Amino acid sequence: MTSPANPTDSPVVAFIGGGNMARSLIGGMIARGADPARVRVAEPVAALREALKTDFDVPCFATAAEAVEGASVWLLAVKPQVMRTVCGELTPVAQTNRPVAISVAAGITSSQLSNWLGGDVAVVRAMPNTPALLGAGITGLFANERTDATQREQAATLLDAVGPTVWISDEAQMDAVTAVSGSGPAYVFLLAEAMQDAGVKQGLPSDTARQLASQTLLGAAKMLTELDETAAELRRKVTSPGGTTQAAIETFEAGGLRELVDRAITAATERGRELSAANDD
Ligand SMILES: NC(=O)C1=CN([C@@H]2O[C@H](COP(=O)(O)OP(=O)(O)OC[C@H]3O[C@@H](n4cnc5c(N)ncnc54)[C@H](OP(=O)(O)O)[C@@H]3O)[C@@H](O)[C@H]2O)C=CC1
Ligand SMILES: O=C(O)[C@@H]1CCC=N1
Repeated sequence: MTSPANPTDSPVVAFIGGGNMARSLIGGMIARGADPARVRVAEPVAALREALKTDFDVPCFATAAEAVEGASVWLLAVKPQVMRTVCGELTPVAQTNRPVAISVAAGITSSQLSNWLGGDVAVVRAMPNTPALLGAGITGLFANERTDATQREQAATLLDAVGPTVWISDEAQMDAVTAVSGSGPAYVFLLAEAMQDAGVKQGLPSDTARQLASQTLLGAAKMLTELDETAAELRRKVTSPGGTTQAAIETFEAGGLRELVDRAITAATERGRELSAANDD
């Protein structure tokens, strides 16, 4: 059993932004025993505040300044394009209270975040993914030099509540982490959509196609994570010579699936770099 993300002796966490990713993290934390009173959320959209309050009983505020009151851990979960403005609003309190600022924003670098918060701020970049909502996320973490051991531990404990964490020592690699696992669930959902649609085209009822595709992805993911075999070995065990799987795999290979995935992940990695560059002075 994973320990709660914020037992009573742990810091109060302020989420800045209460959208999709924050919701997944908060839901995962609460499901694993975190104290809702120690999770504060700033979210300008009233309907999202209401939903978070109703679903998780966390205190919600319209402004970041209210949410960070008493919080020594900030989790910045706004879009990269508005991060600079949001940090600017928090600069005075960041310089006074010296929190650790954990950012989940794609692309935005730790030095940009530290500078926007007034300089010399402890920053952890975290790249989780939405399966965090079910405790099945994975998070890449990078800490800047200003982050001390306690703050690193606080960041890891918070994200550990929603799935495993992996520390990255070279910040440049965070764009690749984002491209593989941050965005990755969307690739799997796209595959699920395509498998369902193709199944329906072959005559299956829609509900049946959905159940078959979803449970197949779940079962395959469990084999990948729980068995000591590579993806290639597992694939070979499904593929009988001259059988149905071979017919499908040959079609994927002939269609350039590997090259297409490589191009997609390269594009996502490059987009992370662009998001950072677009916010440089
Ligand atoms: N979605 C995902 O799977 C993942 C997302 N991320 C990262 O998480 C971050 C958030 O993404 P996501 O949750 O999808 O985006 P969302 O748009 O769903 O959530 C961001 C929320 O922040 C709100 N917001 C805007 N300005 C402020 C402010 N000044 N103070 C408080 N809240 C504010 C937005 O309101 P409004 O809509 O009114 O602007 C919005 O509701 C991004 O930086 C993204 O890169 C990282 C990993 C995975
Ligand atoms: O699409 C995005 O930019 C964000 C980052 C990773 C997942 N969603």
